[in-house]
Amino acid sequence: MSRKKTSKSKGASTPAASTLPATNGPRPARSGTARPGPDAPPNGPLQPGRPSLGGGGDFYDVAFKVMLVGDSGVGKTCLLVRFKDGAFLAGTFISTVGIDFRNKVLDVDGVKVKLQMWDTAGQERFRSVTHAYYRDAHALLLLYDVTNKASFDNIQAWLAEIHEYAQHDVALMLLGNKVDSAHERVVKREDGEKLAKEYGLPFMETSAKTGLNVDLAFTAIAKELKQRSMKTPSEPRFRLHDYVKREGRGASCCRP
Ligand SMILES: Nc1nc2c(ncn2[C@@H]2O[C@H](COP(=O)(O)OP(=O)(O)OP(=O)(O)O)[C@@H](O)[C@H]2O)c(=O)[nH]1
Ligand SMILES: [Mg+2]
Repeated sequence: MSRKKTSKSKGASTPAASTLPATNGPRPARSGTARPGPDAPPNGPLQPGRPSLGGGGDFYDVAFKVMLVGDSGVGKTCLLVRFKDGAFLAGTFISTVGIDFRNKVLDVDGVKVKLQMWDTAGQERFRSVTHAYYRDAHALLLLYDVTNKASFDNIQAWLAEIHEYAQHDVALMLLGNKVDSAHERVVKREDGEKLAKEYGLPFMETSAKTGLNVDLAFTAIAKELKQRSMKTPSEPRFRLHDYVKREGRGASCCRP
């Protein structure tokens, strides 16, 4: 297996028309993310074992694309920043424009797994931009906000969209974010669990603010994708559902 290098570049696409109902009003745009930069990765699949990006960075063995989707304001960018940089973006909410990406290389059982993580705009007006990226995603993290009922109610519409645009075997996980906001919670954990069970999805509650279950969500996806691409006959099958159930922490526990 060859060693590759990652880029730390960022990219984006132009806004376009939408297909799903908006759940949040217009917001200020995150500057500098509206058009693809010179280092933007191609909108094609990252083939495990093939270099896809130029530039310096960490070595890796296999690479996968992971997309974060869900309504505007549910915390996709914050979750990504928490995972990538270990920080929380508090203060003014700056809505993502089009699409943005970040890379991180994880060590999964001795294998360097590069996750190229696509942070999509939840706003309705960018929806057709993100449609173009679904096809190449190996995994999708579908988020709702436990303090926003509409974002939970929209999960079924998101699943319909995923069904229409993503690969049929895409790895998918449902995340209920912002569980640190206990007083504002309007979506019970059991409701998330019930919906996840209905659709056969692994489920966790997370907090980009405290870091609860954030690393776990990305690590679980990395393990699943690595297993799918490199499984040897002797290796026991990795079960994403079981892993997430076993390792996930409850919202009452505020340790990252
Ligand atoms: N309390 C709390 N606030 C959060 C959490 N995650 C995000 N937020 C806040 O929620 C707001 C929206 O977060 P973003 O990450 O920008 O939301 P987004 O899903 O990327 O939104 P779009 O880019 O418009 O799709 C910001 O004000 C964040 O500070 C969390 O886990 N807990
Ligand atoms: Mg965002």
